[in-house]
Amino acid sequence: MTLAEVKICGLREAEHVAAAVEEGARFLGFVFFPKSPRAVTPQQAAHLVADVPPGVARVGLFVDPSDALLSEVLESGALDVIQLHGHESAARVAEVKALSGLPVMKAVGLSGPDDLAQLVDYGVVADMLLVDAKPPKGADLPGGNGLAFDWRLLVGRRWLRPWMLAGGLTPDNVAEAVRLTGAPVVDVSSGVESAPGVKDVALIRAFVAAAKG
Ligand SMILES: O=C(O)c1ccccc1N[C@@H]1O[C@H](COP(=O)(O)O)[C@@H](O)[C@H]1O
Repeated sequence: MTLAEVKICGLREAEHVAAAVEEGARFLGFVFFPKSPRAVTPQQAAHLVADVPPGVARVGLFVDPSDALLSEVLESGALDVIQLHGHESAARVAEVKALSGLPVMKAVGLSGPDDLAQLVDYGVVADMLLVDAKPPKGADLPGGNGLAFDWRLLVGRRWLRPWMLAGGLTPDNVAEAVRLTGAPVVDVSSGVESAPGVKDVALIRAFVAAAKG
């Protein structure tokens, strides 16, 4: 029985894309945020996804992107889904959907029960929701920090849209996170790295195996 489907985010090397696909990841994430150690150019992403088989969704991660950046990346035709991981309003989510013609997944950072309402609000416009830990004040990145939140916040919750769990997941804790939250999909970046921005094949394989049970 599959516990949860997997998204591996922040891919920059062909061998890591291949390992994720081989293990059965259903979503591959490419970061278009220059401040991230995982950032790729549109050209690099197009090259990386060239051999990705149908059925594996190619997700572009953006943080408060300009229309110009979105258009530049979309031109390569390398994406199936857009992930918005910044302070995008619900109206901006709707705009990005219209501009791209692609499904949009909106990330929401949680640190306590008060943050849950955002999942209801964004559920009206976004096609998918991504539930992450709220980044600490002053953090350089709004995600990809390897930080978990209290998963008990999600127990018994239902959302209007399909959703993914992210934030500090690792091969060691992902099965417990899925058991507790019932997350249908789990998303990992730093938990499958040997150093910031450096993915590790063995960790990717261990993570997917643990998430899929
Ligand atoms: O991975 C990044 O560099 C990144 C940059 C800016 C916004 C989000 C980013 N990653 C996303 O953050 C979460 C959690 O990551 P982690 O597993 O805790 O490292 C995940 O959704 C990534 O897609």
